Amino acid sequence: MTGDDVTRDEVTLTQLGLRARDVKDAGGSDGGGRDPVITGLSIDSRTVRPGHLFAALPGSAVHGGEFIQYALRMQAAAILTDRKGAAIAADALAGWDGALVVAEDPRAALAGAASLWFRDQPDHVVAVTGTSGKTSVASFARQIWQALGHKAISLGTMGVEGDHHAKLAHTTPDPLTLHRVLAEAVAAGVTHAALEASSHGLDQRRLDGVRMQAGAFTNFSQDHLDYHAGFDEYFAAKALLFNRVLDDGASAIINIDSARGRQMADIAKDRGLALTTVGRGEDAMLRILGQRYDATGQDLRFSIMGQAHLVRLPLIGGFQAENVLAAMGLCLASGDAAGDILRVLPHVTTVRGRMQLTAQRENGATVFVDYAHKPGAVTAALQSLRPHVMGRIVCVIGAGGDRDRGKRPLMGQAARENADVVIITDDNPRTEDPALIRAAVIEGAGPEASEVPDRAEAILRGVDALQPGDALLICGKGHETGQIVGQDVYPFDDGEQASVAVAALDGRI
Ligand SMILES: CC(=O)N[C@H]1[C@@H](OP(=O)(O)OP(=O)(O)OC[C@H]2O[C@@H](n3ccc(=O)[nH]c3=O)[C@H](O)[C@@H]2O)O[C@H](CO)[C@@H](O)[C@@H]1O[C@H](C)C(=O)N[C@@H](C)C(=O)N[C@H](CCC(=O)O)C(=O)O
Ligand SMILES: Nc1ncnc2c1ncn2[C@@H]1O[C@H](COP(=O)(O)OP(=O)(O)OP(=O)(O)O)[C@@H](O)[C@H]1O
Ligand SMILES: N[C@H](CCC[C@H](N)C(=O)O)C(=O)O
Repeated sequence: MTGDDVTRDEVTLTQLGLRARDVKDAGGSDGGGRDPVITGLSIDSRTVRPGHLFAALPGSAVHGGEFIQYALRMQAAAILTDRKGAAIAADALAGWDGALVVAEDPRAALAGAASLWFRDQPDHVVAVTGTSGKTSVASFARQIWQALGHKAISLGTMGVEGDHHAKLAHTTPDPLTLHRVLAEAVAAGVTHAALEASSHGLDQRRLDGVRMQAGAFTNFSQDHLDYHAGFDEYFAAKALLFNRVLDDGASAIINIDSARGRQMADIAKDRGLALTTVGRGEDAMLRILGQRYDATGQDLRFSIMGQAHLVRLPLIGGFQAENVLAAMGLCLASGDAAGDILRVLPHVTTVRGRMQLTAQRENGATVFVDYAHKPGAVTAALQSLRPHVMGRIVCVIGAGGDRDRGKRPLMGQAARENADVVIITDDNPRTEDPALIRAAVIEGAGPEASEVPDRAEAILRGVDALQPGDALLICGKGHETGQIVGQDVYPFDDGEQASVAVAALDGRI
């Protein structure tokens, strides 16, 4: 991850908002006042080139300070780290005549430097956080903007989509990648960007330095407790969007249907942000009044500041109305008129792998692919599918390895409570024993659930079980096109497997 693919004329350390300090006491050389020209930014010693600034960050596995010696060998011009990093590299730094920047919070300093290095950001940037719905809200906001004639991107789990495209390794990329991509989007003419703000990204200050007009909060339930110490810490990370990252005077669009939502609204109010509330209750400014479901979508009645409207949405799932209204709030905050947004709203389309109808059997039964991979999402997905379906719901589900273990039985339980037939299979086992992951899911799913380790076979069994009027929901992998087993990624696409299964069973292949 480097910033060296952008040519910068004579940018010096101070122009990146950084000052070299006399850090003898931190174990470094006397670099006070040095202001070298910086030729690129790097957060990984393996990508350092001569003249780079190397940010040696405290990591979860290792401190980046361990790699300062390699960055110096590659002739880095400056090192940004904290006291611990400088102490770790004290020997390597002794006698070095480059510039050492010791920051209280090097991640924040790096994000600031990245924003100054890459400079350009779209005029209208908004972000969305919450346990579920980030990708959907960001996509809907981008779709609305594009339909209104703006050049727009959404950026998150699906990469960068819209009027500029890029692959991303993270939902919220590190600041160098993020600022680079935003600058590239501007170069492609993009004026509007909707970003997903993951709790890891907020906690690690990956979004700092992005100028944002508005932020949205969708909902809160269990996830990522392998990373955050508990629910409160997880919530506090999400709250950083509103109490730190958003610009002063920005707008906050907050779903207040839950206690956590109301808590977030209070945080936004305390910060002095312009608050728009979303929800089903009387006090919501963007309020869901009623929904009527059928096989292909829903009719949504809602109000904007008390004025009622009716819109047809080709979207499966009651929660998608909440996501659409959150997106609408973001578009209003970025300057579009309600009347214009209302005109284009019926054109929003399903987000890939989110309650997506991917196949249909000859007997009319349907197959949906969804990205529910946490208990709250599994419950929401299954419950919200129910009113669209006449018959039974069959659910194929597993859980990912090397992630929050506590959520596995809860996901199984959510499937047992909300589906009629449950088939437990593998998701992305990663480096864990898949049998143990399935056992944990089965703990919650109960003895009636069947276990089919091979995901393709599980999908085939699910499709085979479908009678007229039934629906199959394949949970967990959504848009993903690979299955991670150990360190390897095998091609795998739930939608494709479903189509193959339908074709095989209905005698078309
Ligand atoms: C737990 C976590 O978020 N870790 C992220 C973090 O890594 P880290 O700082 O802990 O890395 P580390 O391995 O301890 O290394 C410390 C430092 O040494 C550097 N290093 C390391 C090796 C070397 O040879 N040279 C070197 O300079 C590293 O670049 C790093 O700066 O910073 C790295 C650089 O930005 C990320 O790649 C890495 O993401 C890991 C791979 C990850 O899996 N993250 C996931 C959990 C994540 O961020 N997910 C969220 C949420 C998704 C969702 O909502 O579902 C996301 O936004 O994607
Ligand atoms: N508003 C919502 N309320 C409850 N569940 C939702 C909501 N929106 C989406 N979901 C569920 O969460 C799944 C993931 O949706 P989406 O990708 O939009 O969320 P996300 O926050 O980006 O997820 P992740 O952090 O896992 O990438 C969906 O497939 C659906 O099952
Ligand atoms: N961004 C999420 C995606 C999970 C997707 C699911 N298929 C799994 O592997 O658990 C994570 O990395 O935790």
